[in-house]
Amino acid sequence: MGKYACMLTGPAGAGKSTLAAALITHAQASGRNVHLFNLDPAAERFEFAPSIDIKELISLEDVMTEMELGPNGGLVYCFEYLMDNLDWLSEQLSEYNDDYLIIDCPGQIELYTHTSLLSRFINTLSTSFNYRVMACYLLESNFIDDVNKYFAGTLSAMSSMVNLEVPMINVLSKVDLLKKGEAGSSRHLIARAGRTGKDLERFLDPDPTLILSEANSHNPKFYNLNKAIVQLIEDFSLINFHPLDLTSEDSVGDLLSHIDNCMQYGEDEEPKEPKDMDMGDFAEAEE
Ligand SMILES: Nc1nc2c(ncn2[C@@H]2O[C@H](COP(=O)(O)OP(=O)(O)OP(=O)(O)O)[C@@H](O)[C@H]2O)c(=O)[nH]1
Ligand SMILES: [Mg+2]
Repeated sequence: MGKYACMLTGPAGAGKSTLAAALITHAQASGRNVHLFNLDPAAERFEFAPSIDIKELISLEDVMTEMELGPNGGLVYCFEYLMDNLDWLSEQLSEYNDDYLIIDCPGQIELYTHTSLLSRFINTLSTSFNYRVMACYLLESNFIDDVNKYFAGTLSAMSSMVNLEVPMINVLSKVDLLKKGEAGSSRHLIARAGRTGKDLERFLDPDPTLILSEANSHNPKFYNLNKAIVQLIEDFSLINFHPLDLTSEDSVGDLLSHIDNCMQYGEDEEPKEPKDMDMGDFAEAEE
């Protein structure tokens, strides 16, 4: 079996740690060996005890106290320290050679958009440790509440895709809140586009004309900017969102299948040779 790593990325509070626990529960229920790697040096509590934890190497709290750094400078220090201590990483990873890692990342958006820290880490995982790596970029469902937030969220997702240089699935998290109508003042972007919550799917793979007309009615002064952003979203045809409803086991399973496909999970498994099958298998096949 190959080695697989799924990075859970996205802004603070997007639901990365909650999703990590849901994916692991789901995978373990189907008998898979999936482990949590906590890459957030500030994480405080876990639903699942991580198998690998950056806090055993360095914690943000200690760095901030000892180095007198703020939270962002401290995080940069922690990642640089990790990259200077690859022996530690190697030792930790060696215990899970044939396993599938879910890597829960910190929520500082700078990590994904304008520093090379996470891309260096990913590069090390894939080139030095031979992992197949992909990332999920989570955005909360209230990002489709308002066209300005939608632009900001979509641009941050694009920026991460370009910066991290790995296959990426954009996930719209906390869709259960949309269903309850709690994701902010409303679903007015969907409603004004003549849609209902039921055909949310169409919005997740957005129609540029409708988004542009919505943006122009919000910000008529920025007509050219709106047009340029919508054009960018259209050209970047990879931007669509996978809805995630953690209250539904099917939704978690569906996302896990997408993640598996993205990394071609299982492709390295040896096909079962007829001699490996016992007579019972043949009897079943003949029934
Ligand atoms: N309703 C709802 N709440 C959720 C969902 N996922 C996460 N939450 C809540 O959102 C809050 C933040 O969730 P976390 O999983 O800690 O988010 P995170 O992205 O790991 O946050 P950071 O580690 O701070 O970046 C918590 O209060 C969760 O209970 C979801 O699918 N639906
Ligand atoms: Mg978290």
